[in-house]
Amino acid sequence: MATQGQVITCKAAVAWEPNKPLVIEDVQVAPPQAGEVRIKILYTALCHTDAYTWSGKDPEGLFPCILGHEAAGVVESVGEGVTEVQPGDHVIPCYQAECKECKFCKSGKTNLCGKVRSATGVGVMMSDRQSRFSVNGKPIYHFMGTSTFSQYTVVHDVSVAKIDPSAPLDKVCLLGCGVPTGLGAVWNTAKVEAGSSVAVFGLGTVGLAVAEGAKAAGASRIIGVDIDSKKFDRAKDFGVTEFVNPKDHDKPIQQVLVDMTDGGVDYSFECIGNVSVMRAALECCHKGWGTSVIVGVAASGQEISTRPFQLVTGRVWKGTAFGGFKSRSQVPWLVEKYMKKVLNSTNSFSPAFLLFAFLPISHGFLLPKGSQEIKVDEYITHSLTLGEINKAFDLMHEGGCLRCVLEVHP
Ligand SMILES: NC(=O)c1ccc[n+]([C@@H]2O[C@H](COP(=O)([O-])OP(=O)(O)OC[C@H]3O[C@@H](n4cnc5c(N)ncnc54)[C@H](O)[C@@H]3O)[C@@H](O)[C@H]2O)c1
Ligand SMILES: N[C@@H](CCC(=O)N[C@@H](CSCO)C(=O)NCC(=O)O)C(=O)O
Ligand SMILES: [Zn+2]
Ligand SMILES: [Zn+2]
Repeated sequence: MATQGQVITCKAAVAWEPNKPLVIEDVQVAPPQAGEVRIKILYTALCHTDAYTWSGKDPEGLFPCILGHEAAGVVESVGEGVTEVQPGDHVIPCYQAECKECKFCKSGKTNLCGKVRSATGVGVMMSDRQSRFSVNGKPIYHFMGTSTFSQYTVVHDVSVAKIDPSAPLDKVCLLGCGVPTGLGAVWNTAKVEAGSSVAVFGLGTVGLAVAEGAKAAGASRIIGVDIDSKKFDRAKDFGVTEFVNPKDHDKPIQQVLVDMTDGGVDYSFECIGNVSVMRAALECCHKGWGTSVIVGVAASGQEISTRPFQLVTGRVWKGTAFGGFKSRSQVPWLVEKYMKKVLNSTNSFSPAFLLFAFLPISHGFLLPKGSQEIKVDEYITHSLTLGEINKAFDLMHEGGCLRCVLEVHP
């Protein structure tokens, strides 16, 4: 490869300061060092967590930085000792690493990994605590260990999922964050059972993926809660069966839901990042067993509260990161599930069917009946180029936008 071992100069969107428009710069990207992978990013989507860090409210936000964490691309080169991927492999960068060796990875209790988190939280690479990005000699911080708003990025090898090369990268880039987070919150974190009642607070991409996951799990009622009633029509396609707009009620929203469900829902999911709504989501759960999962990311300084009596009387409060999915092991499997949907939409019966039917077992866990396929295209409402990234951030704040995918090398 001509670029292997060389510094690559390419375009990237740099966040120089919180809340100031991103600037497309010529960025120098250093070669990967031992245990690192340089990726040519082909498509990246925007997630609300990018906007959150850009806003300056993320205690881990460092500037200048290159944001972005929901993307797909091709390996350009690898550093010494990297064995699991090679140049040309199609990959999804994973902000939640999976080293398979640390105490988190080996616990069998969590998808969090401790191997590189101390570096990714401060915008550098683990080996030398330096950045691989610079603009005219000035270092630019990494973000979430991914920094995908760049034509090339460098990530740790434990943060790369190798995927089926036939998967369309302009679609499966979404499997880097929002969609798996919602599905996994239901399947891995809450473990919703068939017949359950579910409340979803916030009907953006993450909330809709929760609804999709709950439908696949066989939930009997999926109640969508949003302050924007325009969200309701689209949400039906993702499995939401009933809608509540808190603005239409004088009572607290938790009381509205308790009244609707004979004492409360079995499961609730907060997919907004609002601590008052997190409280409501807990308190709308049924006494004795209701479980509430926090998915939304709240700003620095925000804290959750409730009467301890809510927990004493059997409600459970949980949270989820990346939906509890183990990134390197399970992102390729999510891609396969999406590809099954693509195949099925072109062939009424495919021999691949049997293979896919057994994949959940071969991957060590069982999926709810009916969840063999997952939506991805349906979450993509806009497509732009990297150069239009500021417009893409503006779109995020409009009700009609779920995910906007940027073509990084137009
Ligand atoms: N835990 C994780 O691993 C993880 C992963 C991805 C995203 N997130 C977080 O999940 C959250 C949702 O992400 P998204 O991309 O779906 O966001 P989004 O902005 O598209 O969706 C949020 C929805 O909440 C609605 N809303 C806002 N205030 C409300 C209120 N008071 N009551 C009811 N509805 C309200 C909005 O109208 C919108 O439809 C964000 O906080 C994001 O940072 C967390
Ligand atoms: N720096 C932030 C962390 C926010 C946060 O919780 N991030 C989620 C992923 S959001 C993706 O859109 C996460 O995975 N958390 C676990 C981790 O970061 O290790 C803050 O401090 O608020
Ligand atoms: Zn995200
Ligand atoms: Zn680990």
